[in-house]
Formats: sequence, structure tokens, C-alpha cells
Amino acid sequence: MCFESCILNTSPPLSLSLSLSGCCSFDVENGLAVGRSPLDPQASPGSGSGLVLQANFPHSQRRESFLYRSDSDFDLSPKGPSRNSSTASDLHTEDMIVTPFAQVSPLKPFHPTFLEAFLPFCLYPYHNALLCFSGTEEPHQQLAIETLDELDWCLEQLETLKTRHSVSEMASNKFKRMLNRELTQLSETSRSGNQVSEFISSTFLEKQHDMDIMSPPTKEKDKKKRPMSQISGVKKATHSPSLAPSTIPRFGVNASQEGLLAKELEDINRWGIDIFKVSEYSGKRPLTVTMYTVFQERDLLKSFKIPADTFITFMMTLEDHYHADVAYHNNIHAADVVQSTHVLLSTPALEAVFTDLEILAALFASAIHDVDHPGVSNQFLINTNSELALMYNDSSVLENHHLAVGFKLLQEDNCDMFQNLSKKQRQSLRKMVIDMVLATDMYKHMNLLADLKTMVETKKVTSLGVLLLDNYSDRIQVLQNMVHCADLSNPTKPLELYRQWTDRIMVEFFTQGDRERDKGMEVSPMCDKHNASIEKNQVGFIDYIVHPLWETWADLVHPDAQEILDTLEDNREWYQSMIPHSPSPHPEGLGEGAPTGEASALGGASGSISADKFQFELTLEEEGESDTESPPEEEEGHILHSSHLHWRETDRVTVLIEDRKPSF
Ligand SMILES: Nc1ncnc2c1ncn2[C@@H]1O[C@H](COP(=O)(O)O)[C@@H](O)[C@H]1O
Ligand SMILES: [Mg+2]
Ligand SMILES: [Zn+2]
Ligand SMILES: [Zn+2]
Repeated sequence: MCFESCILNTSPPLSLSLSLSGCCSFDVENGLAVGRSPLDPQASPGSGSGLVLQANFPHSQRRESFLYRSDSDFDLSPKGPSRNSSTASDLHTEDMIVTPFAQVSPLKPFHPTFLEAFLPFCLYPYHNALLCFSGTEEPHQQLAIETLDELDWCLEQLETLKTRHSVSEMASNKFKRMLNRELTQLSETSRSGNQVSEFISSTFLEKQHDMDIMSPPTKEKDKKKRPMSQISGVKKATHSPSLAPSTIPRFGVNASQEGLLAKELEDINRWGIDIFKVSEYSGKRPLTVTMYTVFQERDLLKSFKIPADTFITFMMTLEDHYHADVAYHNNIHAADVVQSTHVLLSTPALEAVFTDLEILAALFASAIHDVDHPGVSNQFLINTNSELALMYNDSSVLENHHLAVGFKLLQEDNCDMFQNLSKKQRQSLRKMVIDMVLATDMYKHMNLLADLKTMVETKKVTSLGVLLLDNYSDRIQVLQNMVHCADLSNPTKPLELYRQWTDRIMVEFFTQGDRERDKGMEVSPMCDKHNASIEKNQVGFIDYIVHPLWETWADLVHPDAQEILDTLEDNREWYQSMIPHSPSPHPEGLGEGAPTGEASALGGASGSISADKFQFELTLEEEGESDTESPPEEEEGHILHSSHLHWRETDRVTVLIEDRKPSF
């Protein structure tokens, strides 16, 4: 049976479209896909003052992420396999709802309505009576009885669903389980597949707490040297606290190449501004000039009575607290996230949705979200018993630190850009900023995504056609996801920019890997410069993390983000095409048993380190500084003088990699 596209119109203020079919099997916490509700043609945003529960799922021609695959081990239907017996054509895969709450939540209010409207021969009061005739009934009666059973089952599930588990937990558990299954398969394909799988699960899935995991013994020198009485990393201010308002340059700083900078900043409202050029032309002040330009564009200095000199002093101080010697998590990344958030805030589907205070909070959160990042992961900080991990009890260590530093810097001389906000505004802004920056902890990725997906599948739109977000929880959820999307946006940018980000993150990962090796620790996934599958990792990163996230964001703001999805797909294809398919000569340096035909670190086994492949100059320096105390180690047939990888930004010139013979 298949009651397809049964459109129900309740009287205003609420209308809803509901598809029930024989193939409609309900997921509840275990997550069996059901038919998505088709758009109710009579429930257009303009048709009345009411809200529309809008199931708007536009991407039927687009390749869908793994979230739309079957969660097969958990595909439990209320009555066993017969409910799944419909043909593939009944499955409406393009209209699939995948989050448990969205699957059952719209049913409850419509149970009686459905019966009245569509089964007049089977009005609700006769339900029980009909059941008594189940041996002799006409086909339509049989149909009615089965349908009632289904509805009853759904309602039962709905009750338990609401009481036993939080909606968000159910969806995220389902997605985590599905991702785990994907990663298990990936890890079985090859050694590099295993490496990519390890990277994804160690970065984006919270570790299961395994009680017998031992942390490495604390070395004397690692031990806490001073009480944690203050926030570490806050340096003495280097900027004149008294920038005269009249002397503020056009972009807030004395730009080295103001004309060129002006040209670049014309793209401030566009996805894909060349933030590296903004950095270069501003004399390495991308964060300050980007924030200043965005704040002027949005008139935020006026709206919140922020003195321009205070704003600039704060921004330069903040920018100075990003580490210039960290390849990825530096001021350029912060500027990139600010500019990306700025563009996402202007998406038409969110027009006039957020208040100026929320916009201020989102931009400020983006600006501070990685400040004082040391270039190593939370797990590294935990494994090395760092002071930061002690301070924050191993949870969201870096994100807590970024927040603490960001807010602390407001207290420096002439840095309090929020001085003219009311107490209530300050409190509210602080709460939002904390919620947003903590949500940039990648361990929270699946929870965020699951909530966003549930929101999309139960999406409410106002009569004006924009999203209806009528409570703090929904509003902050969209803002958290927005900043998270901006943070994970480099694969959606023009390829030339994306490749630079990939190069940078790999340099940072390898630097961490070197430190881990030096300390005798296990090298983290994707951090071993001698054995990393860069291209394959980008494909995995897109397939399992970036695409599912952006696909969901694109559904939320449909059709605003279609171009972004197109670029993402193109970039994924590019990296896919860069994975070598035929066995290439054994990359020198990879020991026996090394995967053949796998891309290796620094583009090695891809067959070339092309002139523009790596845009840093990588040098290995002799020991003599900082924390590299271990003796020279024998590595891959040559001596590595226990050293660390240094990088220096260059003008996109050829890479110089000492200590590493080109592997082509
Ligand atoms: N292009 C990338 N390849 C691999 N991993 C990436 C890439 N871009 C970002 N990432 C990961 O995501 C987090 C982003 O969060 P932050 O707040 O910026 O740290 C980053 O650490 C990488 O693990
Ligand atoms: Mg971060
Ligand atoms: Zn970041
Ligand atoms: Zn070496």
C-alpha cells in the first residue's frame, strides 16, 4: 500500500504536508529512512499569516552525503520486514527525512485529521470495531486497519521518543554510528584509508572514555611551574592605547599597499575573497582590516557606539595574540572565518532574522575563535599534560582558552570595544560568544550537525519566507552552525585558496607530528610527514565531514548556498583526481610495506612536488633551541638531526624542503 503524498491541510495557523506510504518506516532512535514530506503546494509562505512546517529538500540531482544511506543494522520497522517490502521506486530517496525526531514528530497532531480526511469509511470511533472484522473486510478496510496500526505504532514511538532520550542525542547517536560504519569500511580498504579514517575519527568524534588508557609519565620539565592563577598567553600590549580617532587610516591600519588592499576588500561581501592577498597588502594585518571593513559595512561601530580607536587597538592586540609562526591557525585563518561568517550572515534566507547584537556576537566570536592557538590539537595538549589541559580539565581545552584570552584582552588599555553596551547587552553577548566558540570544538561536530539536520527537517518559515527562529536555543544553534561552517569552509572556496589552506594545515600537522616523535609519543593520524595521504585525506574530510555539514546548511538556507556546494564538489573531484591510481615508484623514505600508489606527505607519491604545490619554505634546522632535546635519530636511512619543521610564508614560490629527498 502506498498513500503517497497525502496532503493534509489543517486550518490555519498551521499546515503541514504528510506523506504516508507502505514504504514509510519509522526510525525513532534507530534511524530508518522514511519518505520525506513533499512540499505542500497550498502551504506556500505567502498563503496566510501562519507558520509552515516546510519540508523543503531541494537537492534531488545532487549527490547526497552518507547521512542519507541506510542505517541498516538499525532499520527496525514496527512490524518487521513486510513493511520494507516496497520497491526501490517507492523509496523517494530524494525526499528522505533522516533525523528521528523529524520522522515522527509531525504525525501526532494529525492522527484524527488524517482519518477524517482520507479514510471516511474508517472514522476514528470505529477503529476498534473495524479491527474486529479483520477476517472479512473489503480491501479498503484492510488498508484502513493497517494504516491505523501504523499510526498507532508511530504515536507510541513518539511518546517514548520524547521521554526517554533527548531529540538531539538520538540524531547524533545515529549519525555517529553511521559515520563509524563508513570509517570502518574505509579503514579496511588500504593503509592510507585507515590513516584517513583514524584522522576523521580522532578529530571529529569524541573519544570513548577507556578507563585503562594511561597518560604518558609526566616529565619533570612538563610539570606545572606556577599556579594557574592567570590566563596564560596574554602578552603586554604593544599598541599605543591612544590612537587619535582623527588619525585612523582608511582600513584601520597603515596598509603597506593600500590601493591593492582596497581592490581586494571590494570583495568583502563575496564568498572566496583572497584573504591571503588581504594579509599581504595590509602588512600582515588581515584580521584587523577585515573586521574594520565588515564593521563599517554593517555600521556596527555606530550602532554600538564603539570608538574607532578602541576598536582598532583591541583588534591589533587580538591579532598579535595569533601566532605568526603557526601555519594554519593564525590571523589569516581568523580573518577568513570572520569574512566567511559575514557572508553567511547576509544569506537571503536569514535576512533580518538576527539582531545587531547577535551579528556583533557572531563576528566577535569568529575573530577570537582560535586566538593564541599553539598549533597543536586538544589531544596533544591532553597527552602532554599541558598546563592548558590541566586548567580546563581536558574538555574543549583550546576553545576555552581562546575564549578566556579573547575576553581578557578586552580589559587591556583602550581595548574594551563593548564599553558602551548596556549591562544586559554585554551579558547576552558574552553568553552567545561563549556558546559559539565552544561549538568550534570539532568533537562537537556530530552533535551540531544532528541538531541542524533535525531543525532543517522540521523547518519553520515565516510568512515572509525567512526562517522562523523564535527561541534562544534555535537562534544560537543556527549561529553556532554558521561559525562552524565558516570554520570548515576552506574546501568550499576557490581551489587556489583551498589548496593553500590544505598546505598550511598539513605543515601544522607535520610540525605536531615531529614534536610527538621527538617526545617518543605515538604520531597522531595525518601528522606523520613521512607517511601521510594528503589528497586522500582531503577527499575523506570532504565526504565525511564538510559535505554532510554544508549540504545540511544548504538545505537550511535553500537555495542560497548552491554555488558553494558546487565548488565543494568540484574541489573534491580535483583532490580525488590527484590521488594516484597506479603504483608509483616507491617513494624514497617510505620503508618496506609502505603503500604503493598512495599519495604521501608533501605531495611525494603523487609524483611531483610542483612549483606551486607547497607554498611554504620548509627548512629543518639544527637543534639548539626550544623543546627538541632528544638525540639525533636515525630515520629512513638518513640522520634527522632532531629538529623541527619551520615554515615561512613566501610569495607562492617553490618549496624548499631540506632533509626530505623529493620522492619522485
Ligand atoms: N583542509 C583541511 N584538511 C584537514 N582538516 C582540516 C582542514 N581544514 C580544517 N580542518 C580540521 O578542522 C579543524 C578546524 O577547526 P579549528 O577551530 O580551525 O581548529 C582543524 O583543526 C582541522 O582539524
Ligand atoms: Mg579552534
Ligand atoms: Zn578555526
Ligand atoms: Zn629525515
